[in-house]
Amino acid sequence: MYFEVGIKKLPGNEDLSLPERMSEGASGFDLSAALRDELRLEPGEWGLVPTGIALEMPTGMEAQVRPRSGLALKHGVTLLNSPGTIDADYRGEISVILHNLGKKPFVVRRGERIAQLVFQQVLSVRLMEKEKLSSTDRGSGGFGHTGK
Ligand SMILES: O=c1ccn([C@H]2C[C@H](O)[C@@H](COP(=O)(O)OP(=O)(O)OP(=O)(O)O)O2)c(=O)[nH]1
Repeated sequence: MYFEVGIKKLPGNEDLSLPERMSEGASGFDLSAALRDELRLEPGEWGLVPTGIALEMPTGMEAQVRPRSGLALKHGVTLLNSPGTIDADYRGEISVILHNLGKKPFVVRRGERIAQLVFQQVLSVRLMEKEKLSSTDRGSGGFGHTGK
């Protein structure tokens, strides 16, 4: 079963390919950098990288921007706010905050695959304020409460 999601290449990005799944079973659609000039990220530095696309998702869906494991392993490059949340009603350009956690400068070039987009269902929730919450075995124990 497929959900339809509208996608628009933003002006000046006709040369870039649309986000693509690199295999039949891949969860993520790879996003390309739509930078005019290359962007150099020094160790520890982060920067906003545009992708040249905007989406039209149906209500009840979100997209997450997630890091690519190859960039993380080879270069220590990840997303600062991973996973970034793309709301169903957002019509602006999808951008990603690349973070260089590596020891060497990392240069991002136009067209380079820098992150991936994963679509998710979002539950409709109405928050109900209560005086007392139901009791459970765990209660308020957390953050390592059950041991190592
Ligand atoms: O990595 C990201 C994260 C967000 N966005 C876009 C889509 C999203 O729908 C919008 C707002 O994101 P978010 O809710 O995370 O940002 P905020 O800091 O809470 O800002 P806002 O007040 O605009 O919601 O920005 C991106 O393009 N990339």
